[in-house]
Amino acid sequence: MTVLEDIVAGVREDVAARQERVTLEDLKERAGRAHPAISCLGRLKNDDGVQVIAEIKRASPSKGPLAPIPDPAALGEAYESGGACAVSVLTEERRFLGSLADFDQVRARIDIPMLRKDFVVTPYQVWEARAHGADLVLLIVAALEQSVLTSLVERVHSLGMTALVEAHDQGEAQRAVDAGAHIVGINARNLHTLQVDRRTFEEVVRVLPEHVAKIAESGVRDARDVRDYARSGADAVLVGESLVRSADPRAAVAELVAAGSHPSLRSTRP
Ligand SMILES: O=C(O)c1ccccc1NCC(=O)[C@H](O)[C@H](O)COP(=O)(O)O
Repeated sequence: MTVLEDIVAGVREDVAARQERVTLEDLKERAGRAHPAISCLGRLKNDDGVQVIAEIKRASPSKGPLAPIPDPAALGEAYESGGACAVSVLTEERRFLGSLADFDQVRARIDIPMLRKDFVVTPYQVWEARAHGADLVLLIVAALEQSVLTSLVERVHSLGMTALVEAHDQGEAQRAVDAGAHIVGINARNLHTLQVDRRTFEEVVRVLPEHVAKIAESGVRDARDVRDYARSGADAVLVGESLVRSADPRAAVAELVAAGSHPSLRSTRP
């Protein structure tokens, strides 16, 4: 069993347990009362430079525990005040030690778009995302058959949210576009070895059409990595580990935002 298959198997069990407690009808009713989703494409792809999606991530399969994050809302506020374009909250419980309760705490305290970062494989999880006030939902191509991916993208968009569809190679990126994605994340972390290779972005981005927002995911350590991704055509970067490990996450985000909007990049971005 691959790491991804193992994670998804656990997620399916956890979803089944939640469905026992909260029915789909309950979720739909709660989604109807939620604040409408914020439109995200223009916020992520614009002439202001490379945007930063800042992630709340306690642990990961590749690194184990990263940071205890006792107050996710305070971290979300630090990201927002540092200039993040959006906040990603990992809600997977077993390997990333996240939760929808984390998501709720952050949602209550920030106004910028929020990404539900999980291993979404069922429409129930999409409704959950909306019921909890998500604006963006991650869908991982490698975890989904094409017909399921397409129907989940449609479900996300029909609820007013935006799908961030994640690819690891050119074939998956093409599948993301075929499924109707307007925002594609290119993840530099190989799901088999869990190693990060930042060159993945420049290889995969070539197959994406101009209108698609291109997000570079994983392994962003500092301003230099942001500048490199900018030169390769990234519209945004998604950053977890380096921010949650930082002693001053607000300043760390601000530094990445400044790097992404530096005037010297304007002439070099494709
Ligand atoms: O982070 C992992 O180890 C991981 C393992 C298996 C599947 C997904 C994984 N991470 C999810 C992510 O996409 C990252 O959290 C995100 O891109 C941020 O990465 P980083 O800045 O390197 O923490």
